[in-house]
Amino acid sequence: MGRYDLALIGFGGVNRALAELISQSGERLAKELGFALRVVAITDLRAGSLVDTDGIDLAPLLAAGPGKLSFAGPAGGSADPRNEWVIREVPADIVVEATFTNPTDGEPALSHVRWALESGKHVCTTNKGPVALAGRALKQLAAERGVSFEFEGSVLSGTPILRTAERMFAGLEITGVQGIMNGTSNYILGRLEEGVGLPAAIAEAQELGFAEADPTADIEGHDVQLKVMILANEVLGADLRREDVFCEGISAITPDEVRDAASKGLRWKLVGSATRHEDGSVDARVAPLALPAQHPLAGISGPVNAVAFHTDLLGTVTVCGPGAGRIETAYALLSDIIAIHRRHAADDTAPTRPVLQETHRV
Ligand SMILES: NC(=O)c1ccc[n+]([C@@H]2O[C@H](COP(=O)([O-])OP(=O)(O)OC[C@H]3O[C@@H](n4cnc5c(N)ncnc54)[C@H](O)[C@@H]3O)[C@@H](O)[C@H]2O)c1
Ligand SMILES: N[C@@H](CCO)C(=O)O
Repeated sequence: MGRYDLALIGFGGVNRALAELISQSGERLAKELGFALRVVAITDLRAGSLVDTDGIDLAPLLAAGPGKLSFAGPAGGSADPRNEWVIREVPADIVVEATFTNPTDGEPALSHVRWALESGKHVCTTNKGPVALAGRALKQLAAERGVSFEFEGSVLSGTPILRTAERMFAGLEITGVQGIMNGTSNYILGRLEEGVGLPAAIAEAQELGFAEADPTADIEGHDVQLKVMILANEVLGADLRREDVFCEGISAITPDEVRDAASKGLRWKLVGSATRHEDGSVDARVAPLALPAQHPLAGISGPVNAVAFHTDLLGTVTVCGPGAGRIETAYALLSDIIAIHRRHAADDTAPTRPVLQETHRV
C-alpha cells in the first residue's frame, strides 16, 4: 500500500482536525482509499517546528490544548516555525497549508505554496489568499513541476463546490454565480435575528471555529471577496484582482434592522456574485441584501453556505452545504489528497521519498 507523507504548515483548528482524522481514522481510511497518511513535519507560528521522518506521534500533540503546544522540547523540535526549511528540505510528499488568510497580499501563505511547488511537492490548502491572488501563476508553477495544487476548502469549506463545477458541469455554459459564502457572517446575522448582540455573536463564531483569526475579514466581506474571485476565476474564466470586486460587509447592519426585516418576511444575507457578459467581461461584487423569504438563498442558515450557478442548459443549479468548521474543512484537505492520489497514483511521483539525512534534522 502506498503512503503519503505530509508536512502541515499551521497547526490551528483546521490542520489539527486533519491530524485528528489521521490519528483516529487513519487505518479505516487507508483500507478504504488504498493509501496511508503520515505526518512527518508540523510548523506553527506559536508552537514552532517538529520533524520526524519516521512519522510524528500525533496523539500526545492533540492531547495538549491548542494554546499550550510547544515543539521546543521534543527531539526534532524547535521553538521557531522554520517554515521555509521544513517546506523545502523535509521529504514530504504533500505540503498542507492552513495558516492565516491574508486578504491583502496572501503572504506568508503565498510563499509557503511557492516554496513547496518549487520543491516538487504537491500542495493542498484551505487558505484563500494564495488561490484568489495568485491562483493562475501557482497552477502554472505546479504544472511545470508535475505536481498538484489543490484548494477545494478555499470556497465553501468541505462542500465540494469547485470540483462539482469542474467535473460535473462539463458541457454547460456558466454565466454567473451567486451565493452565501461566509459561514461566520451568516451565523452572526441569524444570531442577531434571535436577539444576540454583535460582539457575542462574533465570539460564538470564533469559539465554534468558523471565524478568521481576525474576524474583520468575515464581517467586512473580504473573505467573500476572495471567494468570489476564486469562483469567478475558476468557473467563469475571469482573472479578477481584488480592486475589481466591490465589497461591502455586514458591519453597518444593526440588530434592529435585522429584526425589523425579519418581521416583514425579509432576511439579511451577505451575498457574493459574479456575472459574465457576452463580451467575456466579468462583474463581481459582495454586498448585504435583504432577501424575500421565497428567495432560494433566504433559507440558508447558520454556517451553511450555498452557491447558485446560472447555466445555459440547466437554468440555476444550487450547491449547498457546510461553509465553515474545523472538521468540515479538514475533510476538504482530505478530498484534495484523494484528488492528488487519483491524479498521480499511476506515475512514480506518488509516495516513498528518500529518508531525511541526519544533517537535515532540526
Ligand atoms: N476554520 C474554517 O472554518 C475554515 C474554512 C475554510 C478555510 N479556512 C482557512 O483555513 C486556514 C486555517 O484556518 P483555521 O481555522 O485553522 O485557522 P486558525 O487561526 O485556527 O489556525 C491558523 C494557524 O496557523 C498558524 N500560523 C499563522 N501564521 C503562520 C506562519 N507564518 N507560520 C506558521 N504557522 C502560522 C497559527 O499559529 C494558527 O495555529 C485559514 O486560512 C482560513 O481562512 C478556515
Ligand atoms: N471564516 C470563514 C471560514 C471559511 O472560509 C467563514 O466563516 O466562512
